Amino acid sequence: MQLTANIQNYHFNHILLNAAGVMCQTTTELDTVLTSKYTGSVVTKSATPAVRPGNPSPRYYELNHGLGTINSMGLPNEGFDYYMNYVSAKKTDKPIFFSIAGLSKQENIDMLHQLQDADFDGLIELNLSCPNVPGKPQTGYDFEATEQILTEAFAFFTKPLGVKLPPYFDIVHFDDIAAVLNKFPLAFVNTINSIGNGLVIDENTDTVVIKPKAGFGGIGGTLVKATALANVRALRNRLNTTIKIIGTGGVTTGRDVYDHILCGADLVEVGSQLAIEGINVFERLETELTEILTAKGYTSLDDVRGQLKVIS
Ligand SMILES: C=Cc1c(C(=O)O)[nH]c(=O)[nH]c1=O
Repeated sequence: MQLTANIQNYHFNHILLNAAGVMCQTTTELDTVLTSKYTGSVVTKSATPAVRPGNPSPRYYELNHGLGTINSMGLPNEGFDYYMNYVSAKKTDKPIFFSIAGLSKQENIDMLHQLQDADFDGLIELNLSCPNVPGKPQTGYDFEATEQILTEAFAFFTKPLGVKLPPYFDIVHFDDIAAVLNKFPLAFVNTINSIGNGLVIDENTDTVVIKPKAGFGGIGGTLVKATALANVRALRNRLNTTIKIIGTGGVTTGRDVYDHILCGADLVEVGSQLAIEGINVFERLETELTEILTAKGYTSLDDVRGQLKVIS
């Protein structure tokens, strides 16, 4: 069974990896994902220039019945240099994604300059969609700001660059963000990030379940699958074919991975379910995906990618 993918000249022998933010903050976590037999890559926790402790706890909660998660981590990370040291020293045949999420356009530009000049041969993910930094909007919802930062970035940046987007919920917004992204030689688009600013209540105490922002946090897991598939499909149908798609959101079974591929995803990321189930989730998902492909008579993901049918 051919379960591979390519982004520019980077080859992935498996299509699964973690979603930024899950099992990727420390070198131990990064190695756990990277060395799994069932992952094609690893993405770092989104880095800021300085170390950040993040928001006060409780800041993460798993909903009952596997429905998903809510988080308001607040961008805790070990700082840009920590991840630069990790990716620079790492000896691996798997491509690595380096995620950045500066608190300002200038912070992002400064980190991109450092990445451009660094001896790092991997892919860079510019996170435009963190919903949990109080007072900071999700840049991905500001189309002018998105175009501005990409214009400034591509004035000097020549390494493989992609963006992590928030979910969109309006057809015109799919059109608008795609029109912006198609202006740039992006290597990939990763969609979706968590659905920002959801609210979950503890029914025993009539209280929100996380402390930051009076309980408002990003929603992930099963609850977001329909939105994730829609964003993958909508952007695949609108973006230049040179821009590959990483599908993220709502992946808890092999069927969910298959559905992301049907919608056009080249790679598929696992967030909430990885946090809930642990590293073994990747073997289970690949096993379940292979069973589905075999049952349908497919021998390669290329037979499936983008082949979602509509009702004519
Ligand atoms: C980078 C910060 C993010 C965070 C966070 O650190 O709170 N949570 C998310 O669900 N998505 C993010 O992009």
